[in-house]
Amino acid sequence: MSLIPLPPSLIPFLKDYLPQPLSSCPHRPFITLTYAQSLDSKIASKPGQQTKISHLETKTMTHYLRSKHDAILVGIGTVLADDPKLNCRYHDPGSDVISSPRPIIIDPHHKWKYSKSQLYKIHESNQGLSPFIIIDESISIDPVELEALDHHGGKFIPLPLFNKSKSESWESILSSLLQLNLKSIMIEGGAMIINDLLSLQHDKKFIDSLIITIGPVFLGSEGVTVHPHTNVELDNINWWSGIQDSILCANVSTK
Ligand SMILES: NC(=O)c1ccc[n+]([C@@H]2O[C@H](COP(=O)([O-])OP(=O)(O)OC[C@H]3O[C@@H](n4cnc5c(N)ncnc54)[C@H](O)[C@@H]3O)[C@@H](O)[C@H]2O)c1
Ligand SMILES: Nc1nc(=O)c(N)c(NC[C@H](O)[C@H](O)[C@H](O)COP(=O)(O)O)[nH]1
Repeated sequence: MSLIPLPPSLIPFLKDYLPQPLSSCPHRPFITLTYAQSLDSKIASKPGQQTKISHLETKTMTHYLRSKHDAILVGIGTVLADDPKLNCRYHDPGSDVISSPRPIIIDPHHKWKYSKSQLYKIHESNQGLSPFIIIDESISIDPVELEALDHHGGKFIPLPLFNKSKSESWESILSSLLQLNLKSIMIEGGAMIINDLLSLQHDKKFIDSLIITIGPVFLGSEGVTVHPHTNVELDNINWWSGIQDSILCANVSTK
């Protein structure tokens, strides 16, 4: 899907929410949590069903945001449902540098076949980087997948994920990504990851910026819902409205 020119007013609107040079926390990268939802807080019409919510205008914003981060992270549920490209198709008119954020997939049980994915083809055609795939350290790696990933310059990152709390596993994931010099990560979902990170805010501050696209549609009761386990307060709130969608930018309060 080709993009359209970024609405100029989005650049100053997003500026204060973009990765800052010095992260608010020295042990993890700067984290932007961003996704698109319906008016009834759904991010897909049913489990495993990729659902178009964003207008091209805000889809272009997503790629602008990808151009400002070192990496894009999604869970295995998103990868199996959407087979996403996870590359950046926004080109800054003022620069001839093409941004290539690193795709990061959290796949603890090693379910994904990278060698059969759209992302594999994207790398083959020089349109994006190969992924870092986070698996549990107890899992043995499929040699075919290992060869495909090595060949493309990607890697498996075995971590202790099983029998760990969500807070512990996220600390381990984010500190290992910082050690790989990924200083800013755009987390795009899916629902489990969004709900977990929002719910953990009272315990551990993992989210620096929250950027939500809201589309004027109800996806109904079978939809995949964003509903953290606890209330989540926001501050530094700003709204932008475009041709069809609205965008909320905020910081997540740890109160
Ligand atoms: N509208 C949007 O912006 C948007 C964005 C992304 C995905 N989606 C939709 O969301 C759905 C997928 O969401 P989902 O909740 O099924 O899956 P998900 O992408 O959130 O992945 C969840 C899986 O990731 C792994 N995981 C996540 N965090 C982990 C942790 N801390 N430790 C260990 N393993 C961890 C687990 O295997 C878990 O089952 C799809 O329908 C997709 O289309 C929508
Ligand atoms: N911003 C946004 N608006 C949407 O309407 C929608 N369905 C997603 N979903 C996010 C999820 O991660 C998608 O699967 C990838 O964003 C696919 O896009 P790419 O192939 O990576 O360009 N994200």
